[in-house]
Order: sequence, then C-alpha cells, then structure tokens
Amino acid sequence: MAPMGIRLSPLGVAVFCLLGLGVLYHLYSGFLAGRFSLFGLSSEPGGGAAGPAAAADGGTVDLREMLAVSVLAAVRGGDEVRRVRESNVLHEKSKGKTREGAEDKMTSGDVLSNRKMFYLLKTAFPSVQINTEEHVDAADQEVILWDHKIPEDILKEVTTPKEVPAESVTVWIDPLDATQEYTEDLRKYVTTMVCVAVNGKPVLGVIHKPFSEYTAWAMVDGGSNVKARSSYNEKTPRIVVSRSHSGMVRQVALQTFGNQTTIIPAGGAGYKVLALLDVPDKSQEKADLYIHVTYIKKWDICAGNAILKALGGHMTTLSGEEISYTGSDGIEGGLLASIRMNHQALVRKLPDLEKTGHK
Ligand SMILES: Nc1ncnc2c1ncn2[C@@H]1O[C@H](COP(=O)(O)O)[C@@H](OP(=O)(O)O)[C@H]1O
Ligand SMILES: [Mg+2]
Repeated sequence: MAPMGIRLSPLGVAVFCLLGLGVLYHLYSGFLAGRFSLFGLSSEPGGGAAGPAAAADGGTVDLREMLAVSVLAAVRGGDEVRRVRESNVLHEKSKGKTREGAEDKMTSGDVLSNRKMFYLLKTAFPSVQINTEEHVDAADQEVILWDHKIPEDILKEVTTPKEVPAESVTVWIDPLDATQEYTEDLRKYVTTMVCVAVNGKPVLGVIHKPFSEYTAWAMVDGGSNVKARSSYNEKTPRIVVSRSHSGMVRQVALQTFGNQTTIIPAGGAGYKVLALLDVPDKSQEKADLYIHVTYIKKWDICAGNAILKALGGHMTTLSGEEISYTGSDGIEGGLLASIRMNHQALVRKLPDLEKTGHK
C-alpha cells in the first residue's frame, strides 16, 4: 500500500527508472571518470605527475584528439601568461641556479599556465603520463572539461583518428618558455608548448605565442598548420642561439661556419624553432639553424622537435643522436635543429664539444 494515499503511476515509475539508468550510464561513460581519476593523481616534487597506466576507454588514446586538447591547453595557458604579464604582478622567484650559474626563474605566469594546461590534459586523458616543467599542486586541483570538439583545421589535415596505447604516450608541457625574457618584458620570445611522444619519439607538437596569438602545430604522418620556408642558407647560415643560456655557442658557431655567419641571440626554445619555419607573425625573426650547447630540458625542446620532424626537418644532439622523450628530464649533448638541409653533414662539421672544451 502506498503511504498517505499516494498512488504511483506505472508510467511515472518507468520514466523515473529510465532517467536513473541514464544518469548511471553518464557516470560510467567517462564524464565523471576524469574527475574521479584526478583524486588518484600523484604529484612529484619539482614537476611531473603520473596517472594510472591504462586509459578509461580500453587502453588506447586518439592522437588527433590529443592534438586538439594540446592546442586548447597551449592557448588557455597562454591566456594566463598574458593576463599575469599585463597585470604587472609577476611574483618572480628563483627555483635555484642552472648548472652554469644562471637564475632559474619562475613567476605566477608559469604557475597559473601550468595549472590550466596540466589539468586540461589530465582531465581529458587521465591515463597518460604527463611531465611538466612546474610543480603540480595536488591540493589545488582543477577539473577543466574538454568539449570533445576537434577544430576544423585539424580535421582537414588529420582526416582519421590515430589510436595508440595509452601506456606508450608521454606528454611534455612547457607552460611558459622564455621565463627569463618574460620577466624582462620581452614578450615576443614567450611561448607555451605541448608535446606528445609515443614510445619516446616526438609525434605531435604545439607552440603557441600568447602575445601575438599565433599557434603552430604539427603531427608526424598527420599534418600541420605550418610549413618550412622555401630556401635556407647552408653555407653561411644565420644561426639562432640562446641569449640567456648561451655557454660557448658563439665560438662553436663561428668556428664551424666562419666569421661571416650571423648569430641571432633570442629567448625561448619554442621561439628559436619557429625562427626556422615560415611563420606569418611579424615579431618572429628568421634563421637557418638553431644551435644550443648547454644542458636543456625535454619540455623545452620536445614540441619543436615534433614539429620539425613532421615537416621533414631534424632536431638532434650536436653529435647527431636522436633524443628520446621518456625517462630523464634533460639532455646533455646540446642541440642542432635544421630543416631542408643535410643534417648529418652539419653534424660532421661541428666540433666535438667534449674535446674542444666548448661545453
Ligand atoms: N643550461 C640550461 N639549464 C637549464 N635550463 C636551460 C638551459 N639552457 C636553456 N634552458 C631552458 O631552455 C629554455 C630556452 O632557453 P634559452 O631561452 O636560453 O634558449 C628556457 O626554458 P624556460 O624559460 O621554460 O625555463 C631555459 O630555462
Ligand atoms: Mg622552457
């Protein structure tokens, strides 16, 4: 007997049950799966956070979707970078010193961009390994949902999904490249970057310039929204190098290519890779080669490496070794990046840094 004389209509009960089933389906089909998985998030000191090994959808992720989320993450992170710079309250701190004794700086722009970028990627792909330059504060989590829309320019170039095992993927986030220049208000050098590596090989990269709102992306064997220039000067190249972590790069460049070589000091590894490409942004200088001789971290270079690789170019250590984007955070052997040039011939021309003491 229904209490207090309330009669239950069979139709009402059926509609109620159907609604209940719908809610349950929604819960288990991933809408909240990302949310719940965030509570299992582990955060490592000094940056980096690991997710569970298998993806929610049976152990694979779609690289085309990862590209869409990576572009969105770079843009959203860039919005934070711009907002903080425009507020002029950077809360600049030092994380310590680099091996060469330069200040390793961090600002609110780095931290807030990192938070947006990390949680956007982590919510969309809870099972993949994400390595990021800044510390992820597990007590300050944010759920940023992706609307599952893949932009038209990506759909046009990458016409089919590309599934890979989630456990083969490593994502590298640089929430603010060229922090030193950011603190000096040299805005053109600043980028946000995302890279996806599969089995350590860089397969997709995004480099976003928040102050000119330009974004370059490319996927190996997929497509791109950026291309190489039509010609490069191999004989007396214009060489773009670091302005704040230069080491002996000038000496190495002049010794290898002669005194006629033009050296362009610039901030940011993302900016320097874009200098090799056909980029419409007016604030972007152009170069034929990018050389770096000091230690550098993988989040600084992975996106550029993926874009160059997708466009037929190369980024290797100075002795020509490919860089593996798993395991340790940094690389020791310097960098040589080129496109539409004989990369191996360039490697042979360069001096052995260990022998010449130019490291
Ligand atoms: N010797 C070194 N040690 C640590 N980081 C280095 C480095 N040389 C370059 N980097 C990092 O690589 C990026 C590009 O450097 P540069 O502008 O000098 O070419 C910067 O990243 P962040 O700005 O993301 O920290 C910089 O901190
Ligand atoms: Mg960087």
